[in-house]
Amino acid sequence: MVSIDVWNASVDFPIFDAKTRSLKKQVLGKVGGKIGTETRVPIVEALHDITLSLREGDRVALVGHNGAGKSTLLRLLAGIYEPTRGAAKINGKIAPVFDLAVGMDQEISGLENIMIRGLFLGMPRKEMEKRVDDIAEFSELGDYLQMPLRTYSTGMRVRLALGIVTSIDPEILILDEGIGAVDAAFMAKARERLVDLVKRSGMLVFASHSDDLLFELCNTAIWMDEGHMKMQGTLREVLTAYKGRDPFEHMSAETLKRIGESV
Ligand SMILES: Nc1ncnc2c1ncn2[C@@H]1O[C@H](COP(=O)(O)OP(=O)(O)OP(=O)(O)O)[C@@H](O)[C@H]1O
Repeated sequence: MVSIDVWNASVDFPIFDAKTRSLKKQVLGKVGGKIGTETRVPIVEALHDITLSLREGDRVALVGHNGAGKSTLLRLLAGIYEPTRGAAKINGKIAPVFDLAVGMDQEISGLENIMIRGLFLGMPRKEMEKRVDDIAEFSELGDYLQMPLRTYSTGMRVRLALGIVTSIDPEILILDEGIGAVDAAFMAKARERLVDLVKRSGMLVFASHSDDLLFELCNTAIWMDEGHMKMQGTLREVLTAYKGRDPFEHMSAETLKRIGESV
């Protein structure tokens, strides 16, 4: 069984190369993080006293303003950051997808990238070999798959990366919103694969500013604010509190139908 438990965890970033006063002046009030200046080195308190328990089947959305701590929390849950205070325990293999471009090598071919990226995301080589054709078909890259990645356009890279990411079988899938930022036409095609991917994964934590995508992939949510967990509940409850209105009010009938809600 996969699980993530976090107890009273905080994550601080010491800023070694900043002049305390000017940094504080520039940043305070503009973004969500808090900067402490009691110490000689200024510290950004990106996460403060987080306690959280996630279990198999959980599909959790992270919402909140820029700088609220969503990406830092994702990295804590992925085991990439250790808590500065408190503790975190992760049971299960993590597939972290923070940026579609990360882990892709410019100098090797698309096909080779499929293998390398798949292994990096925790897939056995044999399984990845079986999925190459499916990824090639989805990405519609044809002969380009034999070419080095540096010859691809941005859109072509996204197609390949999305094809790979949606082909894996993750125990714990940690997604940052970059994945929602691909071109709309291709996203429509990728949507179904993304929904299937989430169904296959044991657990999902997804940070995004796109309500539609959140409703399609998640059922519960956490609202992050200035490094704190401000609210935890159903996705609709949390988004209503965060945005000050019911998210369903502004959704098209088509979207509501897709996410399984009636008008
Ligand atoms: N490596 C770092 N070094 C210093 N400060 C950092 C670092 N990473 C994040 N922070 C700070 O921690 C706070 C939380 O940032 P985080 O990236 O987690 O926010 P976010 O909610 O993901 O924002 P966004 O929606 O803009 O992506 C911010 O104040 C940010 O400036």
